[in-house]
Amino acid sequence: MVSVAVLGAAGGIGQSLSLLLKLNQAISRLSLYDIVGIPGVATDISHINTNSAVEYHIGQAQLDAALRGIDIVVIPAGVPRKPGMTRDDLFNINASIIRELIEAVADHCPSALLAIISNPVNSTVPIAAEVLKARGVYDPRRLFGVTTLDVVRAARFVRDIRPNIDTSVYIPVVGGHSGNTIVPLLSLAEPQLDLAQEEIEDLVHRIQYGGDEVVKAKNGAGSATLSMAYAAARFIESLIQSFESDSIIVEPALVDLAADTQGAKQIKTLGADGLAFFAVPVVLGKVGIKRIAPLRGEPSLLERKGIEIAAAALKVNIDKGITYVIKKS
Ligand SMILES: NC(=O)C1=CN([C@@H]2O[C@H](COP(=O)(O)OP(=O)(O)OC[C@H]3O[C@@H](n4cnc5c(N)ncnc54)[C@H](O)[C@@H]3O)[C@@H](O)[C@H]2O)C=CC1
Ligand SMILES: O=C([O-])CC(=O)C(=O)O
Repeated sequence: MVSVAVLGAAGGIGQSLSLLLKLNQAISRLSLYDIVGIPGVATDISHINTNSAVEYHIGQAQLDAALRGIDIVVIPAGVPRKPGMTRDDLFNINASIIRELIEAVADHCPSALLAIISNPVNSTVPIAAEVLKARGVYDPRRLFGVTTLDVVRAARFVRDIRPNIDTSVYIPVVGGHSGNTIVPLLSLAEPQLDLAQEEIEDLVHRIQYGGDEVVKAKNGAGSATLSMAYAAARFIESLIQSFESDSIIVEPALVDLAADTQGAKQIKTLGADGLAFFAVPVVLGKVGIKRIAPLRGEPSLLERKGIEIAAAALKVNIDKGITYVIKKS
């Protein structure tokens, strides 16, 4: 039985994600934390007749109680985009939120698995790593930036143009989680796709800017929450399964490549050399990342070019996150 904490549980993603996690019978303790609004959300969810006991904690003074004894911490705390903003525009507010929350994780549940949803993921994950390093409790195998939504979108968008493709189609997406740092590898889809060049270009663009589609449609009321909650619940379910079974469970995530230096070699030779973090499919195990899953085949020329472009932009985002923590300490 597993204990999960959601930090930012009263928000758009947090509420839907908490509901989906309440339906997961493998979870025995669901700890919901926010700085506002959490008593109502948690009390409501707690009436659902599934295994987990729901508890709530409000405000920084209760963060220790929210985290003590927790196996998996998932963080959707922070502000979302409005039309016209990039994810990087969220940096100033969300960087300090992530820093504060990860400091508490380091103090109260340092061996928990950590799944970070808050944007800009390309920077918040390096921030988390630096904070954990500064407190002497960093294990790169336990830290994940949640990029599942990119893979979920890729699989759905391809079906929008090829309705007969099975829902289990898998399209690897590597790089980061913003605009051109998102690199879908359509040429490595399983099963293989038969797409015209124009369809490939349109699909790549749609997957890269899927988040903007939602931001525009919500017209000032935020960004993706329901599809993100679905994606995060799937990711947490995979983490839980990896605790409990020996079968091979693969999920994409933005990870520290130091988690598997051997496995990172293939990724680096594709144009990601010099990068500490990259979104890749990873094999999950009992302590988090077991290894980086090798890509099954060579990406196309266009995709290799995409990886190079992504790497340059991602490096700027990573360095910004690292510098933020170093400057503050
Ligand atoms: N990784 C991904 O694929 C995606 C990431 N996101 C990101 O997720 C984040 C959350 O989005 P929404 O749920 O739509 O936002 P929201 O504004 O609806 O909810 C955010 C929640 O965080 C809480 N919060 C703020 N400061 C906090 C703190 N110090 N400690 C704990 N909780 C705190 C707020 O009270 C609020 O309940 C945003 O940064 C958004 O950009 C959104 C969609 C996809
Ligand atoms: O677009 C945003 O700001 C939220 C997000 O990360 C996504 O939907 O992929």
